[in-house]
Amino acid sequence: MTNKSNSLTTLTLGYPRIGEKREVKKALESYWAKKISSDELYTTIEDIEKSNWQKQIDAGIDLIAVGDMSLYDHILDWTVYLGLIPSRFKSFTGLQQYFAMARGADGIPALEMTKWFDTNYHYLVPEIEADCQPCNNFQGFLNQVKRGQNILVKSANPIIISPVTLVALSRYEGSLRENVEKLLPLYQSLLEELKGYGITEIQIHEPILVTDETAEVKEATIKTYEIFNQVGLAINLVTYFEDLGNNYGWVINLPVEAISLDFTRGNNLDLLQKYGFPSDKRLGVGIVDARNVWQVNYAQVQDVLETVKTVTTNISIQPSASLQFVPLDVEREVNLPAHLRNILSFAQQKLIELKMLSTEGNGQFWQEKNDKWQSFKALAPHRPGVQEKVKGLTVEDFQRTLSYEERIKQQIKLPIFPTTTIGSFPQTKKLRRLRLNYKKGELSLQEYQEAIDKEIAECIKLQEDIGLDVLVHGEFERTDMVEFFGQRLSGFAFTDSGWVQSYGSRYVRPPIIFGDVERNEPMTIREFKIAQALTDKPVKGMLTGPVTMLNWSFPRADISRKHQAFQIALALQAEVADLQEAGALIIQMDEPAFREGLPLKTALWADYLTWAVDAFRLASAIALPVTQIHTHMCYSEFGDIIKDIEKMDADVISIENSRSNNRTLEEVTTAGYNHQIGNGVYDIHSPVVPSIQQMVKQLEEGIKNLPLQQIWVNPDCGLKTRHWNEVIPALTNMVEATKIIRQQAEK
Ligand code: MET
Ligand SMILES: [Zn+2]
Repeated sequence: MTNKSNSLTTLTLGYPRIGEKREVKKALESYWAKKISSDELYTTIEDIEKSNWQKQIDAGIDLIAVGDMSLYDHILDWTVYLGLIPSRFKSFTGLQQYFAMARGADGIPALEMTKWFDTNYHYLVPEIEADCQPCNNFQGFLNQVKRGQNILVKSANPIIISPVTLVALSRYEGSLRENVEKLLPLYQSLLEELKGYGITEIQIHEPILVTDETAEVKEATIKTYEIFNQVGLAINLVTYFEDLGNNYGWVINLPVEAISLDFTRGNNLDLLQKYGFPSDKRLGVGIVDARNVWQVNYAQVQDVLETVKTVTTNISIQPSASLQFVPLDVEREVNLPAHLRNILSFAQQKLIELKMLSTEGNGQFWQEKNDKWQSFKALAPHRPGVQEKVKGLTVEDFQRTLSYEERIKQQIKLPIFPTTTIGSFPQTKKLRRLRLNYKKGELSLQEYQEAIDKEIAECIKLQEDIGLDVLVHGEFERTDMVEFFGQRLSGFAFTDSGWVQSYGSRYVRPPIIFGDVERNEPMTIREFKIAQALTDKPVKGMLTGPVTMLNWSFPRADISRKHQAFQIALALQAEVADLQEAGALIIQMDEPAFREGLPLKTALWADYLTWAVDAFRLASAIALPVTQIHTHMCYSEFGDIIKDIEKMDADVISIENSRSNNRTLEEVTTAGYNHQIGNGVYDIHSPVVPSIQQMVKQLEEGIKNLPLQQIWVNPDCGLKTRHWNEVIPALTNMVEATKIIRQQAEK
């Protein structure tokens, strides 16, 4: 499809929905605090929606996504549009119900939250109860479409989350097909309604098709599009985040007008060349990377487009997915060095790139971009020796000198069920103010450090009083576990306003890895020494692992993620060596994002796991046999990757275990994990102080299948989001519970 000016159609799949100044977060928080009305909340949302559309109009986009705004989460929106309300929320109505599902209320737990495919965005998992009667509750969506049509007229391109993807991501009983079929009449009526509005085309988001193929999904999908086709509304079937894999052959023959594929990840280009593409359909070419912050590499993109055109010329140019995964506008990053800023592309810049790619004759535009890449390359990414070091690594670099069985004999002797914490202690208002004052230059470095040291001293004293066995310094000098290290390494950049939504009202500013990573100076030694000097108990050295550093950043695009992880690992290795030198007998390297990095297709897991495990080993293998290496993985399920976790060869791993009711521990033990395990006995995400009995029970359950010598006792994550008046009684109870368990064990 070509439009009047003989250019390719451009299309968007969603725009960032948080507002330029994080207006949605602020409005939500004010609404929850009962400071603004629901009308004011909606006004905020609609203003942002309007300004997002205006930006896309100004950029000249032909088909503009409508329906991407959300108060909290788009999957929750569709759950509510379809009336899929679990019974525990039925006593609520309207917004109260919506937020109860999102955040819980009156002791009623919220819907579970989980990662949206392999992004760092989290959605709320719908629960479709067996006797659930779905019902049409589309008004909110239809109003969005009407507002869109008023402004965008023919360009309005409503986004619909497919029933197949929605059900596949839900918790449900019975078969996928049954559940999808329950929803089809509702969708059908929605499509009829949209047709009546005079909508040109809709986009149906079907990302489930990029995961491992199953007969169930295939069957439900074919059925769904058969029904949708009867409505006679043009459909663009949209997939993203990976290629269609074995689904390609049948998906391209579904009765739809257009199919959108991601050409920035996976092998859709190969599939296209191998199996062709039907001439009666438009191919949506997702070529502008919606998941990373780099400008289009024109030569590369041209290559892809040329290849695509040898198969079909009926194409549209679009981002690879919704732009919600990148920040809004790079122009605001005045504090980034110009040579870096010049080659970054956030949502606003990506719109321009789309337009430029869709028309011919923009040679000068791309020449200028190319020049900027060149001057960046000349200035920034390369640090002498770093890439060479990675290339020169040998097997020994990944290997501790002694086996686990041999080295634990040399490691620190502790009572059975050693008690410890995961690292951070409460980050109080006072502490945040302190950091801000320092950042603004109102405090000297010395004054700042003195204040931090006072916090460390109090924290050590407190842990001794409570009777913990292995202490931590408290991480008071750290804002965030990735940012803190990134700021002390070369190759990481930080934005001022580069927020992206993590979930609901929580946004994060991922660092950007732009060049070779190297440690400039020791990062944690000063605080470790201060803490260790104050106590005879062992203090843990605390680091963030290489895989987590990488997975929570925007990676660079010119070298592999594996090599980036190895570079970070080498930087951490130097820190491990220094901590050891400074007297640390225990070093913890946190990897909460380790599992998150798993590819969407299981066939690709082995590759990721191999280098991710290697990166951890590379960072930690320098540890002497006497040094005990810990790792920490919260909110992870391990069943399917336990063998790989074992290969990380940490001496102790601490896991979440309280929310999953010992399931995580069970998984780990049934798999025969024989190193030590930190049993996360209480949920730090809850303000509730766990009782002694509760934790005794947790521990008793937990040790049924496990030798006592293997178990540590700790909370399930860091305590930085909690208040001191929650932390002190909780840890006191934890230590008491441990004493009881020890007495039982001695009998
Ligand atoms: N050491 C870190 C902390 O205690 C680990 C957090 S894992 C998300 O905060
Ligand atoms: Zn954690």
